[in-house]
Amino acid sequence: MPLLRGGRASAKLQGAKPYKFRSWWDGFLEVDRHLPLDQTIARIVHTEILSCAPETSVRDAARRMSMARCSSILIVEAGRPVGIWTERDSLSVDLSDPTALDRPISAVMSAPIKTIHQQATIGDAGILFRLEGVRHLVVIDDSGRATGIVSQTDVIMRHGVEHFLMLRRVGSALRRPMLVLPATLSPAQAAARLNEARADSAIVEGGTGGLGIITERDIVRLIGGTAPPPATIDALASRPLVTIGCDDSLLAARTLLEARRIRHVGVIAADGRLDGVLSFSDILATLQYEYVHRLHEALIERDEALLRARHDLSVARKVIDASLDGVMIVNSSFQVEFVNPSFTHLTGYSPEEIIGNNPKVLKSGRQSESFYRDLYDSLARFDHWQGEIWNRRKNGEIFPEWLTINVIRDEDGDVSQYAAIFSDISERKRTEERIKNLAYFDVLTGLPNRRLFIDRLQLALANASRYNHVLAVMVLDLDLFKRINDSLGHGIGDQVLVEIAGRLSRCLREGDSVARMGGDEFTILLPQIEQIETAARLAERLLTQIKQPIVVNDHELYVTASIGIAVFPDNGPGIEALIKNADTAMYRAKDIGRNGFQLYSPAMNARSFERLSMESALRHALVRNQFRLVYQVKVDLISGRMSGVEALIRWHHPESGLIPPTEFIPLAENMGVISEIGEWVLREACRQCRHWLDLGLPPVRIAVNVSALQFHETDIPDVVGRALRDTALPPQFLELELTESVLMQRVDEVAEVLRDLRTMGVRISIDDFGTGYSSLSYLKKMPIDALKVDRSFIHDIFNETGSVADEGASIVSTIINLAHNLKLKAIAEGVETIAQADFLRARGCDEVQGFLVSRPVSGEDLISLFDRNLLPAGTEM
Ligand SMILES: Nc1nc2c(ncn2[C@@H]2O[C@H](COP(=O)(O)O[C@H]3[C@@H](O)[C@H](n4cnc5c(=O)[nH]c(N)nc54)O[C@@H]3COP(=O)(O)O)[C@@H](O)[C@H]2O)c(=O)[nH]1
Repeated sequence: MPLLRGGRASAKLQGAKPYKFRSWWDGFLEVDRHLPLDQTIARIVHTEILSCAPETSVRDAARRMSMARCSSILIVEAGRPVGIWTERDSLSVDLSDPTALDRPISAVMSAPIKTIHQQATIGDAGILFRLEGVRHLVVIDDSGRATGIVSQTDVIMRHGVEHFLMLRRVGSALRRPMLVLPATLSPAQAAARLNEARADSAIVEGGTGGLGIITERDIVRLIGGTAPPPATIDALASRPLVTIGCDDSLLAARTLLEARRIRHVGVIAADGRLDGVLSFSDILATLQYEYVHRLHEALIERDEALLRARHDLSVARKVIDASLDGVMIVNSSFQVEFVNPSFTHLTGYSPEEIIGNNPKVLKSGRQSESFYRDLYDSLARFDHWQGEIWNRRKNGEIFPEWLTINVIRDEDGDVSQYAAIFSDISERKRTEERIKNLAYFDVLTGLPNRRLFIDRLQLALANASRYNHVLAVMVLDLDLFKRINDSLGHGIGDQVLVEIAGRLSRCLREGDSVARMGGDEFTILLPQIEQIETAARLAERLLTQIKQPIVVNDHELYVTASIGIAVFPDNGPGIEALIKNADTAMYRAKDIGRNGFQLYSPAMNARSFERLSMESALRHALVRNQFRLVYQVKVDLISGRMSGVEALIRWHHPESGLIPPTEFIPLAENMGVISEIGEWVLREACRQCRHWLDLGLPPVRIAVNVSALQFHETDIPDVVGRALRDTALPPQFLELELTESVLMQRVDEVAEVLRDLRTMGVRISIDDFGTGYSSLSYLKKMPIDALKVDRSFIHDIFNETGSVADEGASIVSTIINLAHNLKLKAIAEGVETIAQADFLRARGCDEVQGFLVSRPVSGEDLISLFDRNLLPAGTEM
């Protein structure tokens, strides 16, 4: 059995095409010559081993090698390789000693032999060849048995050397001087010369058939032969000598050697002389450097790749360790193999507690069997599952997580692990819940908002029309709530709204609902009532509850509300109509005095229409020049003379006639046009006052009302400054009347604005004093000049029988004293009777204003009131 037969390369070469320099390439390409270094040597190993027992004679061993055309024989004892004998060793045999050939091969073999495990890589074999300085390695299995042989030739020649061989000339590979032996030498002499020169071949010259060649293999054949050895090597030499050109490529030489199945070829120089002998081992030696270099590079590459892989692994590990997501690796037997620190943080389980356990300890019990069935089904079909799942922490707490599971498969496609990555989404869930709440609930009061109310109303309407129920919708609006906001600030206003919301909720039956529609407006749904009176009774109850005092931050507040009620089916077929009609009824309740409720009647629509058309007309009133000012005098209670005038606006509507400010000022505030109107009033009043001065009338101060909204939304000192400049009115003739509510918001800012106005020379008085929620400490801070006692207090000085009402009288006295204590003037407004004027004078009030002296009149009519005693006869001067 040939030692080198049976490998893939050899098998292909058996069918190689006849030698032709240009055609070998095709066949050559079919050979799997280029094997990567990390492939196992199994790809190139020769499994058919030529072997013999240790006692085999040298002659027999050589004969078997010769027959098998094999360069070595393995000596095996009890199945284990113990040594090797090669062609090179044959040169050491003393051919002149007839007993030398009968010695046991174990006496001349090389031992111990170098082995390599069959799982080693081609790269490993390459390293071993270099380290051990051998050309053959015996391949062994786990039990140490020889399973094949691998030669250095196999490794090098299958390692993609073609490109290199093609570029090298044959001449460059000639390493040793050629050994030339005369044909007359005996074989023993020739063997000795070969051994001495460490040559594996020699040229034989001077013989009968021209130049010939003998090689180590001829010596082996001689040893193993049965015929007596020839007298000279002339008969032993192979002829004719196969040759190749010195300038041919090594690749061509290799192809030639393989095609002829020879291992030596003569090299012919350019001048036709024989230049040397090129052997297969010369080609190998040439490749040696290249091979070692490549091997070195490959090893460096492998080390770098290993380093890179280690680095990548360590980076991946760092990323996993630092990840905020929990990571858990579970093996195919459902045992936890790995968890990262976030896993421990999120679940409470340390690696020691969870590794080796089944991950079902995390189960919350919230998920159904079908949920898990779907999950495993997805893993089986798509190697992946992602979704939301409830799990349990070690402390028993259940939490929602966003979980991704990926199946990890091995090279054979079997499931090796499951990688689970999850994050705690409790916060996200809470946010979602909050968003849902924001969408359907009012943030301040926690009541349903408009959207939820509409949803509920829609549902209730569907039920009511299906089962012929009567349904009621109420719209509830707090009366004068703006005053609380304006005077005490929005913080207190908010607390009032929360309290009202609670009171409303507590009044309702189960199934009824209350919603906050925005601002101070609430709606109530009674989805099923027996009769309209039920809604009316509830409205009364609500009003009673609302008007109970509310204590907020030491303030005792009294709030009332107006309620409108519309019922289905009488007052509207659907949502829009019902709410609109309840709204109209609510406005009606306000119009007729507030703190009450109204059931909707179609006649109310006319009123609602009126409101709309008034809004539209008000928008155009200024440009259409429909506003006028009237003036009401203030009188000094000591002299009886005019001490000032107050400018009051009137709207001359082309169709509706004169509209009082109580009707359109709140509307203008709501519509956002109050500042424009206010500026017009200011300029017109200044213009009028300047006109009186120009007429030579005694100088008089003119007071202008500034609404709280106008004060806060415009730069009042700037507006006033421009008005004074444009009309050339000296500032000391202007007074601004502000309500208490102005003083109660943004106190420091307001005080600064007032100081600016005072610095300009403008006077400030507080209008309607006593109706708001002024705090004395604030009042002290404010640069003001006068307090105007609200006319409701003046009205209450006397009772219906004309005698002094203790409470009313003392309130007025207190306000007058307060003003004087703060070094302010006290002015009484709404004075209608001589008794009131006398009372006020007796209490030290400085000035009065009211119908007793004069109703508001036009600027022209006012001229007649200048420079005379205006107090009617009968008042005690
Ligand atoms: N922001 C602005 N507000 C203004 C302006 N003009 C008026 N107003 C405010 O409108 C409210 C009602 O004003 P009006 O209908 O003009 O009534 C004033 C007087 O006519 C009325 N008055 C005067 N004397 C008597 C009386 O003896 N009895 C009685 N029943 N009413 C009387 O009082 C009103 C003046 O009040 P006041 O301003 O508080 O001094 C009113 O609040 C006006 O402030 C404006 O241009 N801008």
